[in-house]
Amino acid sequence: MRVVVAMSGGVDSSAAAALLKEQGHEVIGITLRVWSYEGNAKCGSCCSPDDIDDARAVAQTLGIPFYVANAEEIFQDRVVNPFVQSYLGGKTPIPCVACNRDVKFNFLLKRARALGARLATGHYAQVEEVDGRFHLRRAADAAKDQSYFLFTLGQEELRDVLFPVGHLTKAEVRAVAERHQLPTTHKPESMEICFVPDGDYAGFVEKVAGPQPSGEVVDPEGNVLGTHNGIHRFTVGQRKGLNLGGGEVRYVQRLEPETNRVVVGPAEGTGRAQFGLLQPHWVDAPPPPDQAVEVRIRHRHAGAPGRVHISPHGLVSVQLDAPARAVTPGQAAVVYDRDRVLGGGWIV
Ligand SMILES: Nc1ncnc2c1ncn2[C@@H]1O[C@H](COP(=O)(O)OP(=O)(O)OP(=O)(O)O)[C@@H](O)[C@H]1O
Repeated sequence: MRVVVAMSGGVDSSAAAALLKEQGHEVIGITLRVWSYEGNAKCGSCCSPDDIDDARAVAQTLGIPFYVANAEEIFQDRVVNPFVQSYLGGKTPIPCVACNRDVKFNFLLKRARALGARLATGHYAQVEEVDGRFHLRRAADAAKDQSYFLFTLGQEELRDVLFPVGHLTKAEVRAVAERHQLPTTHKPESMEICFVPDGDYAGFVEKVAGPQPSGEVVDPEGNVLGTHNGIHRFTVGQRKGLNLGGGEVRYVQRLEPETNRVVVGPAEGTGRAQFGLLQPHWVDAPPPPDQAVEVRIRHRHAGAPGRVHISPHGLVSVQLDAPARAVTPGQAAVVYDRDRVLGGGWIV
């Protein structure tokens, strides 16, 4: 079969291309140029000029055709702008989900289909066909699992999507790259959001949206405890950077964009057992109300038992068995049945 491999210049998608080639498929490498990097910014996963060169070198080693597609406009529109707006609105965004949904598994998938091909990525996740329906599953390597970032995929996408490294450990992936002598074999992991390689999200927001107004830091009763220099600098559960001097340890409980206030208090106040899900999406069908599920409220969350409730008007909420710490608006809540992703939505 013909397969387009989304090549980031990292080792995972390099190995994905190598595996598909080994299996005898007709492999085409495509790198998306999503962002113009200033100066010598190093970026591990979303394609600085260095990464594009790495992807090209891998394609050359494997002897597969290679193309660079310009996706800067859609990336700006669907990923970067909403990221900034989300921070300004007192939320903590997770742009990789939007990038997967709108850029990789929409923009790029359409191009792959136009070439009569399926689309493969180096994501650590698994797709399984069961009775004609497609299940999205966690990766075999729990430490690398990226299924959380893929909950917006549906049947329409999954039938044409391959995750060739999803059943492997990272060590096995590097061994595949080594076997093919790929130039990316020893490339380090990227940890940060790709368009903010230095991890300074607040600085990025200010660069795009300008300086942000200062406001009050208050306790849950509304008593003013101090001032802050922009709510985009805070997230629920945050303890550091509150500048409140000594005294009891306080955590951000919530952000109030309407009043530009940061509400702080004891850790218990960051916990919630019940929350709404915005733009809910189901990989196949939503879980019935009596089904016990596991809900991950952020990427590095182990998951908490709970249930999904859907009102007669279609409003979706999650009820956890016990309150979870730092339930953060803007992050995704992803619903699992054991290792199967059922779907999810944005925490409100
Ligand atoms: N700029 C890009 N162009 C094409 N595909 C990309 C690009 N960025 C990421 N991808 C695809 O999305 C997958 C997951 O991206 P992520 O940023 O999580 O990279 P990763 O886990 O570090 O993988 P890799 O080692 O391949 O970079 C990549 O394996 C690759 O298939």
